Amino acid sequence: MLLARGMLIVLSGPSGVGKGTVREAMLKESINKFKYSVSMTTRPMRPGEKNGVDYFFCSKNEFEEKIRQGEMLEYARYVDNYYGTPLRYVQDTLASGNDVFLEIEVKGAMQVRKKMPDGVFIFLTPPDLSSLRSRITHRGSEDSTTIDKRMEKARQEIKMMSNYDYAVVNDEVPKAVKRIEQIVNSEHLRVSRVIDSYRKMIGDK
Ligand SMILES: Nc1nc2c(ncn2[C@@H]2O[C@H](COP(=O)(O)OP(=O)(O)O)[C@@H](O)[C@H]2O)c(=O)[nH]1
Ligand SMILES: Nc1ncnc2c1ncn2[C@@H]1O[C@H](COP(=O)(O)OP(=O)(O)O)[C@@H](O)[C@H]1O
Repeated sequence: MLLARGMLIVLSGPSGVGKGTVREAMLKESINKFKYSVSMTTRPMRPGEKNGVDYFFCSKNEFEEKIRQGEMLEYARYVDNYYGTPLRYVQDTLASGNDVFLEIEVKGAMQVRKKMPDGVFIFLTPPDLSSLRSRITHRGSEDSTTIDKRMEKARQEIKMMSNYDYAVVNDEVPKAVKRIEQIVNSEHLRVSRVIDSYRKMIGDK
């Protein structure tokens, strides 16, 4: 059996574009078995969210302590709160041969890109900005000032798309899921990923 290291998949995109929705659909439906890395955040819990499932919710002090201890793969401040990826889970899961799925904003994704350049970086885009605003508004989790802040942030984030490997339009969730699956499947076949498994067999050092 070929025991390969797992692949890191990073999904970013503006607030409200549908990252959470697409991620959930992928984890449920995909034939690829991803392990979702649960992030840590200082933002308040939304109704229906669960600690340890949607996020690890913590205080600002606790978060800053994790940063000091070097326990975060990356972190960023986003609209007045900290968000970050615990390092240990990502390391252990990749080492056990499973793919890891991160859903994070752009500044964090760029930190990951520096540390783990062989990850696959995917940017999820809205069909246009007005559908983005209506998705955030319909979700109903933010007041109008926060929505304005998130729309401004979205414009800045979309500018960062050029730092990603792939852009996927989330016009309809099942289509976006399919596009991401195609990307992941092709990335698994990159010779640079496969070749290590063959080196021993062919006696190449
Ligand atoms: N850098 C970084 N960003 C994160 C992390 N977890 C979530 N985010 C991003 O933080 C932003 C705000 O997340 P959230 O408050 O849950 O709002 P929502 O994604 O718009 O529903 C989104 O762009 C998330 O993708 C993380 O661990 N690190
Ligand atoms: N393709 C889509 N078409 C229409 N609405 C969508 C689509 N994808 C997601 N949504 C809706 O948009 C809102 C924001 O989605 P969410 O997954 O919370 O976004 P994000 O995690 O990027 O902030 C939710 O109400 C969700 O049901």
